[in-house]
Amino acid sequence: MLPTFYSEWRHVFKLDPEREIDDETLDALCLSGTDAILVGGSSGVTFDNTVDLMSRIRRYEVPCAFELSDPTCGVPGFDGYFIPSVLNTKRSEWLIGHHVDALREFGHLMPWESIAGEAYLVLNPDSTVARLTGAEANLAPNEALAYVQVADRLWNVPVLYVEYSGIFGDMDLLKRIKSNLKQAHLFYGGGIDGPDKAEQAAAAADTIVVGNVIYDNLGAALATVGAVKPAAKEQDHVF
Ligand SMILES: CC(C)=CCC/C(C)=C/CC/C(C)=C/CC/C(C)=C/CC/C(C)=C/CC/C(C)=C/CC/C(C)=C/COP(=O)(O)OP(=O)(O)O
Ligand SMILES: O=P(O)(O)OC[C@@H](O)CO
Ligand SMILES: [Mg+2]
Repeated sequence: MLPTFYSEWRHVFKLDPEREIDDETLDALCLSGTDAILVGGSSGVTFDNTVDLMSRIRRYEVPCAFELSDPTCGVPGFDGYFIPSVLNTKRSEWLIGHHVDALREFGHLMPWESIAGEAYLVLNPDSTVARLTGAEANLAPNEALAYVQVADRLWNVPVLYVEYSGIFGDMDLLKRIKSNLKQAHLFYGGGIDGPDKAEQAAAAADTIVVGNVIYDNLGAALATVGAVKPAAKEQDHVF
């Protein structure tokens, strides 16, 4: 059986271990009604800063998962793990090479029952992740859909992650991607900076990921939860 710890998630906050976050902010995020906290970043993630953040999130009941993008950061204790690969790069180490190297060393230690592969389609050429991986992010819609079909139909990836990190993406394309998917769970992340964009993205994706706005405007970040999860919105009125 493939792990499905994420299958009911509609809304996720992504926290970067490299960035400072105070206790009050973390408290608000963890009690917000979000479905999960996802820990991950494309640079500056270390074993120590990941342990530190995980142990602080672990004080709360909210599920907590880790995007493992560095083989030296295999921190145990998360509810689930994602291992990303970038589809639209010609630098094969980011698609498969680093993974093979890591598994050659750590394959015998893998908690496979709680690990899901994540196929990234990187669509913002100015993002850290695009620069790091050499992603060819300026894709025409038919090229984007071709990558999606390879991932979903040929490779049966569990999760397709449409990544616009830093900017709000093309929602028409996102809808076309969703309607092309046969089996993959669709994550969308990028530029969700308040309830309106959260609602738009959630109309197309299975799960929306809210990242940078947490650090820029906490109130707007928290408002994205209620836009996607009506139960959390009702709670807002109670307190
Ligand atoms: C406990 C446990 C699991 C133990 C197992 C032992 C172990 C350590 C096994 C390693 C297994 C393994 C296969 C590891 C992965 C190896 C690896 C290096 C794979 C490459 C991953 C990859 C494609 C990385 C590129 C970057 C990326 C896609 C990161 C994902 C997260 C992301 C995009 C965050 C956004 O970044 P951010 O910094 O926020 O960006 P902005 O600046 O734009 O905001
Ligand atoms: O930081 P933002 O732009 O919200 O993007 C979220 C996430 O997709 C980043 O990996
Ligand atoms: Mg970020």
